Amino acid sequence: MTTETATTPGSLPPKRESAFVLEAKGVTKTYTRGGFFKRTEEVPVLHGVDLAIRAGECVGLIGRSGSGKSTLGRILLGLEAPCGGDAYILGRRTTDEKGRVRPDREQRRAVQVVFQDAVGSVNPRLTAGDIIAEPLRNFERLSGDALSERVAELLVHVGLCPEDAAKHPACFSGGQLQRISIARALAPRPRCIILDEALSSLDMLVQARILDLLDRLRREDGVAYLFVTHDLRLVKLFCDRSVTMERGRLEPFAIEDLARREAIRALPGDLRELASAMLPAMPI
Ligand SMILES: Nc1ncnc2c1ncn2[C@@H]1O[C@H](COP(=O)(O)OP(=O)(O)OP(=O)(O)O)[C@@H](O)[C@H]1O
Repeated sequence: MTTETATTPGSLPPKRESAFVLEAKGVTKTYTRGGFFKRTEEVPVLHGVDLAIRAGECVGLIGRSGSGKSTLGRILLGLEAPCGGDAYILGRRTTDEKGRVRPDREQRRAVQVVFQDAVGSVNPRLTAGDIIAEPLRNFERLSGDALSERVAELLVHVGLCPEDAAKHPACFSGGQLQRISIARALAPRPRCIILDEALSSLDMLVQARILDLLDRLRREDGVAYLFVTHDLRLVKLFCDRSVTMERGRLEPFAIEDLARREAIRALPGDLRELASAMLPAMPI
């Protein structure tokens, strides 16, 4: 779904601006494994996935390990090409006419990601300040005092202190490093953030603080989220709607149904087990 934006005489032709920040249309993905001395094997991972996320919307993506959630996330980020169908950021395809992933600068800025593995997703040689400053230099062209002030502000936003900017990753706990990754994702003022199990390593108090911050960004700036998680409580607390990934297929999932045991019994196998496992801890 697209809408034309207004233009002034003599300006460039209008860009087609989408109502959706992120969109997957009929996305399929198959990996090829093996080769050399092993027989090659085709592994179908995604089967015709449709998903569209509007500005300010938070969509929960629940599913068993290995169901294809991260693969979909990488395709939506413009890091990987789908084998079939298309992925769109800001209404524009992430791939060129030859099917190669080519997100432009605006698209790369618009969608940021926070992975579960905070330690593996930061460069150990950089300071926390450098890690957060990188997208600010690239996308916001900040430097000098303005850059240091914005880095300090982001550190405070995620519950760390400005002095932490000078420290290296080895000085932080896993949860603190995760907060640095979140600050880095927020830095370029994205339109959508993919949170891939991003809050799992945080204690409940820090989780609440980060959720509060993300919720404020959603309300004030219309930031959207794709919230990939196994934690149904977080989905219930934070998401507008949720979908499940079952062996590479997406289905809508009404989180309110978790309050009804008969609805849980009717869930597909994988999800029924997940819901039952979560249930004792669910505040329903
Ligand atoms: N680059 C790759 N090459 C081959 N197979 C891959 C590749 N990436 C993912 N897969 C396979 O695709 C399937 C889906 O993986 P994916 O990481 O998307 O699942 P997931 O739902 O995110 O799991 P988790 O919750 O454990 O992160 C798995 O069987 C995985 O082994």
